[in-house]
Amino acid sequence: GHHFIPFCIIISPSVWHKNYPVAQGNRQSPIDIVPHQALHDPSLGPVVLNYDQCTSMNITNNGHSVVVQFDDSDDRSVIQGGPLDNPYRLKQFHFHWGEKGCHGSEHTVAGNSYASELHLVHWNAVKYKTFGEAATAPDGLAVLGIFLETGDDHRWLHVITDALYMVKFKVSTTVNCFNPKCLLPSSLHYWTYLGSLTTPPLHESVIWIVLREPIIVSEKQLGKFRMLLFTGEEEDQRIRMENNFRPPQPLKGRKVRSSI
Ligand SMILES: O=C1NC(=O)[C@@H](c2ccccc2)S1
Ligand SMILES: [Zn+2]
Repeated sequence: GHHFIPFCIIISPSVWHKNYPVAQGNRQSPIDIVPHQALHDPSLGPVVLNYDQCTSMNITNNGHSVVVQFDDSDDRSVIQGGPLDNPYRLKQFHFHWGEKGCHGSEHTVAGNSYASELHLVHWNAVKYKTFGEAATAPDGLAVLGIFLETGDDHRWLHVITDALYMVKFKVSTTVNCFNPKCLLPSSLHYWTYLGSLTTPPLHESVIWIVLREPIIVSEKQLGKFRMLLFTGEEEDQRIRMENNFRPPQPLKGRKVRSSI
């Protein structure tokens, strides 16, 4: 009879080290951030986000998350300052979430996780020619992490969550001028540490900047992420996209600095 080989085989984080030994490396992400053990570093200036021009292109369900991609052919959308020595170009943002309210973020704060975590992924185009090259360099990427907590509706997240039905399966659709500045909390106080990609290939190439203040989104808005599928339309199995987060990894002596 028909034996469909599922296109979508979900590999659990606990076995990633078999194909990616760096999974057990010395600067893996995410981590549990313990605020009172973080080192306040007065030399850490504010993080500056220049996202003022509209460079968003499309929204894609890539089988792991939902990603909004940006035109990174020039420096129109960059992050700089804080722990960064150069401006880093915005490449994409995406989310991680769970199957129910209290779990879903990748970083945790004093052992507590949030419902979801937004990652704005940037790369060092001053030192490297492509994102791919930067993704393998120790100072190649800068990811801004923002926690999502459930409460009232987030008035701007609607632009994303109302488009999710169009990318239920692994597909892509255009998104007009979306400025991710509207997804920032009021305070840009942050923790920063040296870490890695949180999905394979887990390269140890990320300067992490995690904002302390979460943004508030409604359970209804979060629920729309959970109706996305890991699987494509052509597959007969329908596997809901949820719990696409890696659990915290050992600190291995790293110092977390805080701007606070
Ligand atoms: O912060 C991260 N979240 C992810 O899903 C990882 C990733 C991997 C490749 C490209 C962009 C991001 S790194
Ligand atoms: Zn991520």
